Amino acid sequence: MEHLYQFMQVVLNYLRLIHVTDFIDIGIMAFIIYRVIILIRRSSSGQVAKGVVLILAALWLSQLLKLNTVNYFLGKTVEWGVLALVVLFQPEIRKMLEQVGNSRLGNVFGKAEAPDEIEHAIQQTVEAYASLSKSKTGALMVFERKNLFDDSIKTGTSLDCSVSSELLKNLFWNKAPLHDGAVIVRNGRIVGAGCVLPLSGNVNLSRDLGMRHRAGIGASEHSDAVVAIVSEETGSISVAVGGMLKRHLAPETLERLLRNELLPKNEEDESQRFKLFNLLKAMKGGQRDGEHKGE
Ligand SMILES: Nc1ncnc2c1ncn2[C@@H]1O[C@H](COP(=O)(O)OP(=O)(O)OP(=O)(O)O)[C@@H](O)[C@H]1O
Repeated sequence: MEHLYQFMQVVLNYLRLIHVTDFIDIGIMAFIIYRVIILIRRSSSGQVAKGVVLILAALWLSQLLKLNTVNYFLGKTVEWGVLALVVLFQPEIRKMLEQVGNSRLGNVFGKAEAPDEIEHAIQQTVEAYASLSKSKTGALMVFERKNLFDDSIKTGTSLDCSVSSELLKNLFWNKAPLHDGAVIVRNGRIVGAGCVLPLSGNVNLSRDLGMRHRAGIGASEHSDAVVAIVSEETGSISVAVGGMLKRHLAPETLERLLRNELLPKNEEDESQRFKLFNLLKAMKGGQRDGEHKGE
């Protein structure tokens, strides 16, 4: 009993040491670590991050094992490495500082979503796709969700404009300079055009699917994005989600699908969507030829 009392006393003494500034301190550190993780996830700096972790681990180990020369060498590497990292990641650091400057307090820890803008983007996309499908004009659009396509945007032209049917028709017109590649939409706004996407690694895809569809499926395999495609050959509209392709969609079905995927109504809908997604994945596993069936 006395031990318990002493223990409680120690805990209480510690609690008395905690001040409001400690919470602010922890909050700021959590924010910095969060932004660094996001930065690493968005860019291709994962390998560099692994290298840094390895060097730090080696430094700690050399100190533990008293390998003085190795420790000295690694210590100097870390000292100069900090400078090298700042130079190496100058564009990313600049972008992060810009984002911190631009973000509103409420959006700091989450992605700012603009349902009205997304709704508008869906309407305009459906209108454009109906017309592009009729004229058999190829189109490829990526609607980002949690995973960002910053690396793909770097391969094309970065933009910041709202989605309009006329603009999409112009972008995908086969004589327009940006018609090759994908248009990327983030939070209902076009953030890139003429972007190169990762191709699908699925060797069982139907042979009648061209590179546009393979890129669309690839993007959906590598991320949680929703990809809408118009075939240049047939004018057929398709949507890829999680590596699954739904083909031969009518504009109304496209609209319903985009709404379901991009505008989740409430948590119940979310869980339904998750169940449907898992079901589709299970079906995909069961399909022997890997063909992505349409509706
Ligand atoms: N990796 C990629 N990322 C983005 N877009 C791509 C990629 N590869 C190809 N494309 C797009 O696909 C177009 C060429 O594809 P392809 O010639 O196979 O089209 P297609 O025969 O009309 O096929 P589809 O029926 O899939 O439209 C390119 O003009 C380009 O716009």
